[in-house]
Amino acid sequence: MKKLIKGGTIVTAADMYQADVLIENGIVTAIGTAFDETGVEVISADGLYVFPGGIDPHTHLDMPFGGTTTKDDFRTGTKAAAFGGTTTVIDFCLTTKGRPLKEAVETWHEKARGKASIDYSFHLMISEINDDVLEELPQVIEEEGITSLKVFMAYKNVFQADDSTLFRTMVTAREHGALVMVHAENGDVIEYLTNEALAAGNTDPIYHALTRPAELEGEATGRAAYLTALADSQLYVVHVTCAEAVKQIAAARQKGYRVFGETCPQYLLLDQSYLEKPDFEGAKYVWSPPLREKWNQEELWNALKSGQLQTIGSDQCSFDFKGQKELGRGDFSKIPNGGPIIEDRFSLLYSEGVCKGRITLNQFVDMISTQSAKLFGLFPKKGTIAVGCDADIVLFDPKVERTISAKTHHMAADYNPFEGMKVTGEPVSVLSRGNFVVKDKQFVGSSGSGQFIKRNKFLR
Ligand SMILES: NC(=O)NCCC(=O)O
Ligand SMILES: [Zn+2]
Ligand SMILES: [Zn+2]
Repeated sequence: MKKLIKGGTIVTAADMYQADVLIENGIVTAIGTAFDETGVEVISADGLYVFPGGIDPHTHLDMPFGGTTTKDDFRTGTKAAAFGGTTTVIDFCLTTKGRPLKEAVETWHEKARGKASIDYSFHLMISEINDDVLEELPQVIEEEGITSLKVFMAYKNVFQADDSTLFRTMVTAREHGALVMVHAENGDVIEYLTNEALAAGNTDPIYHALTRPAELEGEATGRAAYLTALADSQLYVVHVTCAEAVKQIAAARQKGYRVFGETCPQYLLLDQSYLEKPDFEGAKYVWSPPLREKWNQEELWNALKSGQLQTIGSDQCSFDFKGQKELGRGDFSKIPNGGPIIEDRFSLLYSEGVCKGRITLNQFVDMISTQSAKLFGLFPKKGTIAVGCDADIVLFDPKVERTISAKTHHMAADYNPFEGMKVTGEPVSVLSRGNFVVKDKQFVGSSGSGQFIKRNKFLR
């Protein structure tokens, strides 16, 4: 049956206007007014914004990490994402040295299949470059539509790749139309500082931040940018946290390098002092790179506003406080890194960004959806509302107020890092390819209805 979203205000990265949206077979087929409503399901959007569905370019669902596995999997994670206004996630597929890439991709398909209630895609982690990888990689990019490759410059002896691997990934990405993503921190120096701190008996969560100073993020970001230029490739820096890294990205872009950056709500809104909370509560705020001194937040907002940073990812990587974060009691280096953010990414950016006058409504849509669609080969199928697009749509009440809490969130993790924070604005209903996933704040989707999306190559 056709659906008509009627009476709302459509907001895209470029426009804002009152019109109705006609949906047929999961696709937007017309935008206008005075449609014939015979045989059409009419959905009232009076007083609501009609946004393109959020695209979260950075999630870790069902991921083994830090001696445990993330609490949210594709079932709970995508359901929570939908409640929060996100209709597509791009998750990181981990690979194992010496094993075929396709085996890793199949493992990730198995994790998502039958569980995801919204659409999804994968980035592929590159941990080594050898003849086997070079033979397989073009097929993964072209046949699987996995057009972004992730290299970790940190997590020594776990995920970290060396500069040779990074550079050869960049060259391969240029040849085959992929976007290289980096976690930019100097893992070798972090290892040294961590060992020093632990040897001195400094084991509390705050030492996680103190052993990963901003200089090490700035240095790795600059190094990755220079290598990108040398390889004539393209780079996306994930979870940018600080002025040092922003400076490197802005300088690279000024030189005309193809360098892009993402930040996350936690870096815009929380700071290093949270790691000093008593009773080991600081462990809830352990991310890598770490939360920074508060003054960095304004630098990040300014970088978003001025276009030096393009996207907002959640870096969803959730662990319970009880039993998981607690693995690091007595040794901060054993605290699993990450937190539950997938559900609140959209509302936090709207409330703290738009409502507080830091960004415009169009910029909000650009950062939460459109830019990720463009950079990761989903546009114009996703990332906007126009004739021919997937009907991934969020009906958003801009006035309602609510308080974030683990008691009411839909993520599986037992805490919320934004507990008690009041936000303005909330998704009321969310459609994925024309089907309700959330209707009047109730989940009506089904696990397994989300589709794997093959993505286009990076457009230079
Ligand atoms: N960011 C973080 O602390 N956890 C997830 C893994 C990563 O993105 O580095
Ligand atoms: Zn990372
Ligand atoms: Zn991450």
